[in-house]
Amino acid sequence: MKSDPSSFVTVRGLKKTFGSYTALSNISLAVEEGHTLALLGPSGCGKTTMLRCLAGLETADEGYIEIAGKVVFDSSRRINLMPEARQLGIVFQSYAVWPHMSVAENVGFPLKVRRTPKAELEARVRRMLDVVGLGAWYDRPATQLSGGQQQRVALARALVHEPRLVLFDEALSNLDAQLREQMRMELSMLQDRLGFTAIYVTHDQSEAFGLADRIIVMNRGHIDTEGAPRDVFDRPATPFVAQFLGLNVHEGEVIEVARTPPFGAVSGPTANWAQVALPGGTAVWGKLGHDRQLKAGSPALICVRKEHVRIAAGGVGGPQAFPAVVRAASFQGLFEEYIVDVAGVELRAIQPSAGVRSGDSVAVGLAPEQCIVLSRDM
Ligand SMILES: Nc1ncnc2c1ncn2[C@@H]1O[C@H](COP(=O)(O)OP(=O)(O)OP(=O)(O)O)[C@@H](O)[C@H]1O
Repeated sequence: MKSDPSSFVTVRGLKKTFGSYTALSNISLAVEEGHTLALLGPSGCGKTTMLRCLAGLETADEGYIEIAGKVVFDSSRRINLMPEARQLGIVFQSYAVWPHMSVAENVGFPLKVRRTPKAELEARVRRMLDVVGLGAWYDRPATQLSGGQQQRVALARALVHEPRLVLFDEALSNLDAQLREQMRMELSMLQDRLGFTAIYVTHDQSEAFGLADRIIVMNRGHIDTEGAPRDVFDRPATPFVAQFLGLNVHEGEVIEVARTPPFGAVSGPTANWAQVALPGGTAVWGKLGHDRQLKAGSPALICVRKEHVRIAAGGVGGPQAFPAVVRAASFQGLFEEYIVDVAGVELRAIQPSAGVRSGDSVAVGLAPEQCIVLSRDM
């Protein structure tokens, strides 16, 4: 089986079962050298299993994995390299920092098992501790470190043998929000500096969007969606992704499909539009997603981001406005979150304060170009 010469990691047809449960079914992916792929998805979708198969900590039932031009797993040829032979670094959520060792011993461990001469080992550990900002902690017991510092030790340990591929398993999830943000920035800078390729497993969409060049969204052991972060974010391609990313998703029936919409919104050369009737009779125009097969009578979903649902007490303007009642309003700091009822359909909205309260009558504006129409049956 030949792989694409431009890809640094190639996975083909990976399958993994646990008894009768299929944790991974026919996964294929490729990552270019120096790039970051995020595997994003809800708990139990198979992200960690995928990472463990890449690392050699789990053996897939079927498939092919190539890393840096070397076949590390091929079920058809019974190739299955041990984790140590795969030349990668792993950073786990739990840090896995050994409490009985000093910071330097923790970081130097991968070099020790590779029998690196002492002087070289020490020099590399010092260099790596400087890189992660822990140079002053060399001799200190690892237990004296805070959670964020321990995660840095884990990172230094994963990078010290200069792996060309680093796997991150929910690596920042245990850190508090501020530290997570900071580490995310530092990771990006570190990657630019050291040039490793990364695969990053997370259930946190902002982490995935913030770190990755490419995103794979997984659902029940399958790849649901793959794309550039901005495309996945701006135009969720499937109902699953739309729901996972927290959009409002409502089911209805297509009334009509049009090449140019009656309200004259800006449309690209290939934009197709559909008007969808929601339960309660509200009819919403939106842009067709990838499925261009929809026609009048097709079951369809209208998907709209919370920040694209505009609400105002007086009127919202725009071509598509509906009367609604505020069901809940909650102050969130930078913005307020609202639940509004549009003829029996509940929509969530976030925006700077609209100055309205629960029970108020409002107008809801849904710009047609910000509403995505997907086939229900994707
Ligand atoms: N060793 C195992 N034995 C049996 N089932 C397993 C084993 N490891 C994982 N599974 C099952 O495989 C599925 C995928 O698990 P996995 O840990 O890969 O999911 P995940 O997407 O990483 O979720 P999380 O974010 O919660 O870790 C789950 O249903 C899990 O229960």
